[in-house]
Amino acid sequence: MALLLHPSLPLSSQRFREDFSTRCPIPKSLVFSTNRGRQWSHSSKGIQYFVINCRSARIKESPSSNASTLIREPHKYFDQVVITVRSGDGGHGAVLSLPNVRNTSKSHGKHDQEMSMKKSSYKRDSDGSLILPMGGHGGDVVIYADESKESLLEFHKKSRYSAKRGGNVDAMGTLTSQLHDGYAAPMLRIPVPVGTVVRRKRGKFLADLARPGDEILVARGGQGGISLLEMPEHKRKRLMALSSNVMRDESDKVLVLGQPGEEASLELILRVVADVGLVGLPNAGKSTLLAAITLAKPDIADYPFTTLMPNLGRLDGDPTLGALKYSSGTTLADLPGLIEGAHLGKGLGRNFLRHLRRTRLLVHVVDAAAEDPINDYRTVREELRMYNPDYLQRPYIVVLNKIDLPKARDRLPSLVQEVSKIGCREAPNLEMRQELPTESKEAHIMRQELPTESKEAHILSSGASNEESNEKGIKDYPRPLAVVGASVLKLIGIDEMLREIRTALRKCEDSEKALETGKVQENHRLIADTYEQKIPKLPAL
Ligand SMILES: Nc1nc2c(ncn2[C@@H]2O[C@H](COP(=O)(O)OP(=O)(O)OP(=O)(O)O)[C@@H](O)[C@H]2O)c(=O)[nH]1
Repeated sequence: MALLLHPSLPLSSQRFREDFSTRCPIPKSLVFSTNRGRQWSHSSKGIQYFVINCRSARIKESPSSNASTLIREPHKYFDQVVITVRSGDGGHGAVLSLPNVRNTSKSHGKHDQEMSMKKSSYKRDSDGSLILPMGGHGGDVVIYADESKESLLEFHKKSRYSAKRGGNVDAMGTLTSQLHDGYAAPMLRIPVPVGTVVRRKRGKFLADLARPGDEILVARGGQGGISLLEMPEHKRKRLMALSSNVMRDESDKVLVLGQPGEEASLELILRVVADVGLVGLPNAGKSTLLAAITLAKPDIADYPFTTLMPNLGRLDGDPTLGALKYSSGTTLADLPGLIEGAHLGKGLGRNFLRHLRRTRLLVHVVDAAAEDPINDYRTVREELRMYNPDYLQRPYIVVLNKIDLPKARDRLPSLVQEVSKIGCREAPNLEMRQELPTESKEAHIMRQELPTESKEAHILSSGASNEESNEKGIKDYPRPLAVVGASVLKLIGIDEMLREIRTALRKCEDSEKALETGKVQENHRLIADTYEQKIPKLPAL
């Protein structure tokens, strides 16, 4: 929030203080900062700046004071940003005259002039016509996926990117053999995290930069202007045989100007790429789980929403697969806690729900020592269903956490039983990951030029099949692949949990491979069928 104050306002005056304090009730934790980043508390006297950014940071030490705390929530935007890019204008060409025309026209005949031009060392085409220098090409703007980038936060500080313009033809008005084209401006390459989707602001899908090195040209640099030869009218016709770039009249001068670059407003949306997505209510222990089994160092605290950005961790490969495959690790994403109503934008949840799209397995973390763990579990399933019913088709396991606490330990057997029974026996859709993250649905949605994530979510959950799924409850979706009790803090039951995660992942991989092979075979069959149709059947002898 920024308060704009009129420069003439005596800020230290009583009136200001009264106006300000009556019109803007502010919490104690409010900090004023100028647009240059300096800060004052609101009791400071003699504030002399005109733009005051009001922000209040999350206060880790006082979790209870959440209601009165103003939060600017930069974390909400780490994964979404609008930037403006501009490619460079093309450099200008030049209007040139032949050097010896004026000096020699009196002393030599027309024939001599043409001969001298023909003999000169000007650049020529294969047909002998003169090549005149051109203005340099303006710089293109390219966005590419860079593994070293983790979030889109930096684009909030700098949201405008302009490539350089091409160089002009450096001429003094006379054609010489030393004239060069204007220099072509370098391409401006903007790195973004792997998994960034690029689309026009409120519009067309442009690219899904899902792999390192994927790139897209988002603004093409302007073309350089051409150069023209200026000639007195009576000599023009003859010269036109030597060069096509002869200026016919003043209006031709427009061709000398470089083309302007393109400007585009782009929306960048980061979708975390991870094999496993950890979901659960705030405080369930997701970050602790991630820290227990990977080298990730997420924030852990005993109050909700410690996780403001998805944390990624890498799990070592499966040792049972042997040396060759052991090194192939799995990425886990710890998503901020979901709360009831997250799909409507409550809490931090909805912003992060889309990150589940690229995961192949979900791990539900439930605080088994909570008041009503079954209800908590249902709440999260329900939120996922409301956001996108397809998420409930995805394979998942449930970790009943905190079994080091007596309350959780005692009820573990009954909890396992109850959770295992929620859902139908139908096998989860192991092909989910291939259906969702690829261009198909996403591109389809974006091509419909939908502005907001909410619509996107809506569309994902609309359509004929999804109408049915809206009628379905969480009981109609597949049961978990496994339910395990663990204490991720005290490292109890970790081995079993890891075993279940790896087994589930292996199943996903196997089914993906099977699907891939099926697709290839189907393709071969189609090709064979087409081929057969083309070959006329010979009558039997
Ligand atoms: N006793 C016990 N406490 C745990 C266990 N796992 C996590 N905790 C505690 O539970 C609290 C919340 O843990 P986090 O890992 O931050 O929970 P989270 O689900 O990531 O929370 P959000 O970031 O809000 O989504 C912390 O105080 C942890 O120390 C466990 O197995 N046993």
